[in-house]
Amino acid sequence: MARDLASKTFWRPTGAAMLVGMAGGLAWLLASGRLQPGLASGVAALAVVTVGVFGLQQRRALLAARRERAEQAEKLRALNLLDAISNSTPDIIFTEDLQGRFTFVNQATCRALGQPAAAVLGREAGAFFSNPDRERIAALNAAVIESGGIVASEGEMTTALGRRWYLCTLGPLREPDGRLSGVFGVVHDITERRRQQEHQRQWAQAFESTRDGVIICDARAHIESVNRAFTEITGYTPDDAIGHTPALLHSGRHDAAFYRELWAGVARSGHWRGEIWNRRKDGEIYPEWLTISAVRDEAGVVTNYVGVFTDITRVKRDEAELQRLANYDPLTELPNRRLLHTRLEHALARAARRGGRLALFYIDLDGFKTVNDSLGHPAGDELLIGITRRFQDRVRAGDTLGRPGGDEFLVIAELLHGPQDAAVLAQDLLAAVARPLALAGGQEVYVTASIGISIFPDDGCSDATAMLRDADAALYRAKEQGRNGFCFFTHELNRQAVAKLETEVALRHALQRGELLLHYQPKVCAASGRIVGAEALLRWQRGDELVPPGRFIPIAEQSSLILDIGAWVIDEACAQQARWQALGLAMPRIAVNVAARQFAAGNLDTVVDEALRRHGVAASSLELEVTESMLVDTPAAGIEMLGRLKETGVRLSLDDFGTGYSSLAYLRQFPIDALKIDKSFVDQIDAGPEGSAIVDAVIALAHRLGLTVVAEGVETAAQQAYLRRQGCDELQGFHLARPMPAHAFEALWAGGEVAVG
Ligand SMILES: Nc1nc2c(ncn2[C@@H]2O[C@H](COP(=O)(O)O[C@H]3[C@@H](O)[C@H](n4cnc5c(=O)[nH]c(N)nc54)O[C@@H]3COP(=O)(O)O)[C@@H](O)[C@H]2O)c(=O)[nH]1
Repeated sequence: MARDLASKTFWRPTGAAMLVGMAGGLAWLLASGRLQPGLASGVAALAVVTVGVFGLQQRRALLAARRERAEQAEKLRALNLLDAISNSTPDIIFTEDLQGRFTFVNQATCRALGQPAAAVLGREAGAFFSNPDRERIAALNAAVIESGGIVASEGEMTTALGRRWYLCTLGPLREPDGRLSGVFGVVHDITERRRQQEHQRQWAQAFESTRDGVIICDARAHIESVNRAFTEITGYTPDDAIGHTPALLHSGRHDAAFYRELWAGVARSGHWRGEIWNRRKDGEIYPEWLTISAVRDEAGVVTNYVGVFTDITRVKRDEAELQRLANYDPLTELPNRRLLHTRLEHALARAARRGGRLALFYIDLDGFKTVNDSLGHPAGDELLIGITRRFQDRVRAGDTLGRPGGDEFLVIAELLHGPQDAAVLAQDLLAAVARPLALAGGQEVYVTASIGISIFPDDGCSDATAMLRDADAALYRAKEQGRNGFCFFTHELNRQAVAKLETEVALRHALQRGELLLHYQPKVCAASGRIVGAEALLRWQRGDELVPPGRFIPIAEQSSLILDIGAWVIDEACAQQARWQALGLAMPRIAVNVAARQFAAGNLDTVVDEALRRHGVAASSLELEVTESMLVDTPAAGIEMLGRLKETGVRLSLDDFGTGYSSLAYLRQFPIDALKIDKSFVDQIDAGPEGSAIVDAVIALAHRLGLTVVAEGVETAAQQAYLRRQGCDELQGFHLARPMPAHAFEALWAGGEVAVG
């Protein structure tokens, strides 16, 4: 350009030079003001000034415009930047005017309001919310406007995104002169954080409030924290425990191998669970149920171990108590039936392994019921405890003494030398029982025992149930043999035991199926030969076989079955009497046999009374035959029952007289009508005067007591003649007539009398 000016008389800046000049500023203006040769210097100067002034103004305007454009561009850039920033944040950012109308919203705001910016701008923020959120927003705005400062608040609000937690920070917007022009807001969604905080709070609460003890250890198993329950259970405070390893609690009850296995389990599967004995701070050892879990980070590296445990002292105690109740007899504290069974099984297995010999003693006290009934249950209990102590003194340490129930005891004993050991111990046990026992009340009681013995392997049974069954069968035999003795099991006993069981089952069905029936045997007036009555004798029609009572009554007598059968007999006898009466057969009386258990049950009078009423027969036409043995054990109770029966009006006779241990002193007190001379005495009549002596005495005694005397089992004419001569009142026996069915009896009855020799 300098070259251009020097070479030309007049220079006009070209468009390009002008732009350059404009860019050059004042330097350009001076450079363009050179004089031109053909013009007065003043004009030239003016022109230069004019041009110069014009150029200056233009230049200023240009500069201002340029600055404004730059500022606009800067503002735009800043706005774009702000826009980009505000839209890239998940935070809600907005501004409002003083009326609460949105003047700016970012995209997060639009998302939260569920509306595009165009629908939001210019509208009041409160319009997008309902109460109480709307009131909260208004209150926040008001607080900012009032305070002119920043207001922050956390709270839950419902937006288009649902019910969420927000941290709202609102502040004032000011004009350059400081005037408040609006409010800006930055709202951060803290829902996730709150959730985590809540989660942590809940965990912390659970950690502290759980009744389980919790220990958190670092990766080296050093305790980092413990909860309150830990302190309550162990007695160690956090200060006592933190920094130590859980070995602090070791009880000494587990060996090193136990702990090695425990940690190996944790390493293997990430956890270990089990029962462990630990020691409290006060030294007490207690059981706990412990779960240890390894906590790993994302890389799988163990960062912590968490131990959670429950003090199971009480559970253990309760368990032990339950075990005791389930396995021990509370009165004697001896093993009960259940535990005895288990012990017997174990003992059998041991004996089988070692080739040893084992004896099972089934002991039943004779006469215990008498003590119980006469002196009361406390006395019975005392007797059982006393006998227990005596047995305990005699049973070896390795053997088992137990009480399966009632007045029964069991002893499981190893026989070191052979079956003879069992006999020695049985005698020892019998002797222990037989000694008089003084009760606290001052009474002295005498009881004996019967013992059944089965021996393994000699008796051939190899399981506990069979061995118990065999010992029971032997016990039954011991009782049959007269009590206060013992009996070994034999295979014959076994066969009988099985048959007995089968019969009992079949007998129950027999009653239900109507297989029982009565036969009748006449009782005849010795003098006239007239039939004066009949004895009803039970029979069981088992298929084709007519089973005599001797084969099933004893079995029925061992259970309550005899009560049902006995009641049926009484009922059927009354029913038959009614049928005969209806036929016009005036049968003076029918006698029925009463079983001991039936007599002892205590309601025989009611059973009789009901049967009489049911069939409308006179009490005097029914006779009950009781035996002496029923009255021996408890004479007082027997006399009382006889009295009640007598009150019903039935006739009573004492059967099998002379065979039992009856006391003649009592005989006077029994309200009976007749005595029956047992067949065994009648049999001896044929043996001459010595043999008939008892028969003579009984007849005389009965008559002195004003009783009718009946001879049973009369099988010969000689017996019949003798008895008649001696003044015996009534006769019964095969010589006169055998027991027969009711219809046969009717035919005999129609004849009026049987042959009297
Ligand atoms: N509790 C109940 N016991 C009953 C009942 N029915 C019978 N019994 C008792 O069963 C035992 C056996 O009775 P059974 O086989 O019927 O024998 C009776 C007669 O048949 C038999 N008897 C009669 N005369 C003679 C004879 O000359 N010779 C001979 N060998 N036996 C004869 O005696 C039995 C009757 O005896 P008893 O009762 O003592 O009068 C027996 O003990 C019955 O008591 C019942 O319903 N309930």
